[in-house]
Amino acid sequence: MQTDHRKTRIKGLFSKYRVLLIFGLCLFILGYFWQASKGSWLKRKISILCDTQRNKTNVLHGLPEIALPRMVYSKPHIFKPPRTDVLTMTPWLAPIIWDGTFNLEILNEQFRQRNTTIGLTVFAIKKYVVFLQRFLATAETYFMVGHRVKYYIFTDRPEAIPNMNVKEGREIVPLRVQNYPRWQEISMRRMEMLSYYSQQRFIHEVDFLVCVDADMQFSNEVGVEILSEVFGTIHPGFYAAERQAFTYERRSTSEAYIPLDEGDFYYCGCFFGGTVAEVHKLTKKCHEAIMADKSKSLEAIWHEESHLNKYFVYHKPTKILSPEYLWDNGLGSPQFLKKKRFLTVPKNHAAIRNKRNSNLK
Ligand SMILES: CC(=O)N[C@H]1[C@@H](OP(=O)(O)OP(=O)(O)OC[C@H]2O[C@@H](n3ccc(=O)[nH]c3=O)[C@H](O)[C@@H]2O)O[C@H](CO)[C@H](O)[C@@H]1O
Ligand SMILES: [Mn+2]
Repeated sequence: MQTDHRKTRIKGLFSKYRVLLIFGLCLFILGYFWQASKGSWLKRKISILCDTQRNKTNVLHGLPEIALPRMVYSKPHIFKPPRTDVLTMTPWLAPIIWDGTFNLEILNEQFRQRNTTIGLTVFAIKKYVVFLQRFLATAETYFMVGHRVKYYIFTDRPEAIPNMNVKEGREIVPLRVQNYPRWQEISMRRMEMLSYYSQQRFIHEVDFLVCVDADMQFSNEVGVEILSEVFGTIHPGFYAAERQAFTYERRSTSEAYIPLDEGDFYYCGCFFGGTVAEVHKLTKKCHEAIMADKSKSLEAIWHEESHLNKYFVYHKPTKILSPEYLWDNGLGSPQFLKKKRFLTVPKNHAAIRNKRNSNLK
């Protein structure tokens, strides 16, 4: 009797709360699927991330992915710009690289993760091989420390390249090229050779190219902070000059012609670079312009430097190196210059460029 009574009570309760029970069950099932879908979406996102990283590594040199370490450093502050004494951004939002504006450790991590290889190109034709020893020795100390580097040395005298031991991950690659009687021609023909080798070789071997003069020495860090699609360097003689004072090519008959009301900076011919594709584009365009001038018996006022400046007016660099990256000790040590990273080596122009004078090798 009592059991029957209990059964009817339970039945009653069940029918009373049936709706609630079914509602609860539905909620539970919905919740389960939502959770499951959330989980698999997350998983999918991570695996996409891993896939691209793996593919990228394969495209580069098949080396394993580097795990992210902790990133501990003082955080950037909206109201505390690191430099207020110099321009750090162009109107087209390309950063201008000054000491204090970047954290090399963060950048090193980024570029190491991508296993970046950098090609440093330098021409040492005829007597300019005398500059190689100092150039390479200082590059070993200061240039792209901790990264993979190939020194591409264009020369007509490969036997004169100093026999140096370079650090692990770095390599000296001699490239035999012809010489020309005039130093101006040698300087200009660099554009032709760089464009040719970029397409034939560099594109398969390195990610970025850094193209510099031989009569130079590194005297402080020059690292991955300079790397970008395409970059140029502000000439130390003109950083504060007005447009009209820039020694751009002003003859309208030349391909390098820049009108008085155009241009941003005066860039030096001795330090530019970028991805291999961008350097190929730049050097090809400059070489073609040099040849077009030649066919009209014209030579731009500062040779390939004039053409480079023209190029940068219409193809803006994505990064700009401050005069820290090209300085001449004859210009003193102004307050704004916190580091002198890349210096010209004083030379006796007549002696080093003159074919007949053999004082310097
Ligand atoms: C610091 C700077 O702004 N340098 C530029 C400047 O003069 P520079 O006086 O610096 O020119 P330069 O004599 O260094 O010649 C440019 C470069 O061409 C190579 N070379 C030249 C002659 C030679 O016999 N063998 C040889 O290998 C070498 O790599 C040398 O560094 O103007 C030149 C064009 O007029 C170039 O644009 C330079 O990049
Ligand atoms: Mn030079």
